Amino acid sequence: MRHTPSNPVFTAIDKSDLDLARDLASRIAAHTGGIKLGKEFVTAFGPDGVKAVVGDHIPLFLDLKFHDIPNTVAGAVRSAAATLQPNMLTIHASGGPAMIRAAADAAAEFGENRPLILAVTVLTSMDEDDLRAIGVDASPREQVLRLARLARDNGADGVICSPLEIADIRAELGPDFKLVVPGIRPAGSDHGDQKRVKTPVEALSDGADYLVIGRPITEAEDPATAARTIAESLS
Ligand SMILES: O=C(O)c1cc(=O)[nH]c(=O)n1[C@@H]1O[C@H](COP(=O)(O)O)[C@@H](O)[C@H]1O
Repeated sequence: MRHTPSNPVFTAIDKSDLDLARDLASRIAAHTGGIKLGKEFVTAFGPDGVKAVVGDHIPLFLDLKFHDIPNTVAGAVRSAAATLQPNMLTIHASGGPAMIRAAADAAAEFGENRPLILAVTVLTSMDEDDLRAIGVDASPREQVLRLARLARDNGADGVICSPLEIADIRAELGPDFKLVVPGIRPAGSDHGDQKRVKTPVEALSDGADYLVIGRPITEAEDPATAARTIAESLS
């Protein structure tokens, strides 16, 4: 695994232009803890594109949100860990106990180079109405806690959750369970499609381990300054 960053921010580079992604990464590298690459980028450019952006040293959060039968997810985790050595990768907690366990066991095969397995709970773009629309009769808070418990009980290292659920999960699942938090918006910035948001300082003081921040950095007029300003606000 790449080194563990001291800056808690992973910048999400959600781009389908390789040169732009590479340029952004080199401009912000000194001011971000790591880089998150996900479906948009990896589908376009594959593992070689990922390597072109993060090189050997930038901590990598590989966000492909695996959700499939256990055997397929275990294979995907092995392929990702062997090919790209990410610090962390994502699965959907709603894939269920056997799928979460299969992902955790596959990651464990990589010993000290294993990626952290983070389970996505309820997407930060979803609210209670969205949950109801997919047949879940619970508040986002209740559903996130249920899925976080399920993730912990089946060997995941932590969860992705919105800033509004950090304190509850931390209180219930203890200090070692990793909380990785998107839906972060510096004061005054555009919320876009995110519905459950807090500022970087609020999220860290509530107990987040890592923050995932995309557009407030990547769409800023000067991404390096935006990343540096956020990092300074947290130090
Ligand atoms: O897994 C994620 O990282 C994730 C989970 C979630 O519930 N909500 C969420 O926004 N994300 C990711 O976090 C990033 C947020 O980007 P911005 O909204 O641009 O800051 C995107 O790359 C999303 O894919």
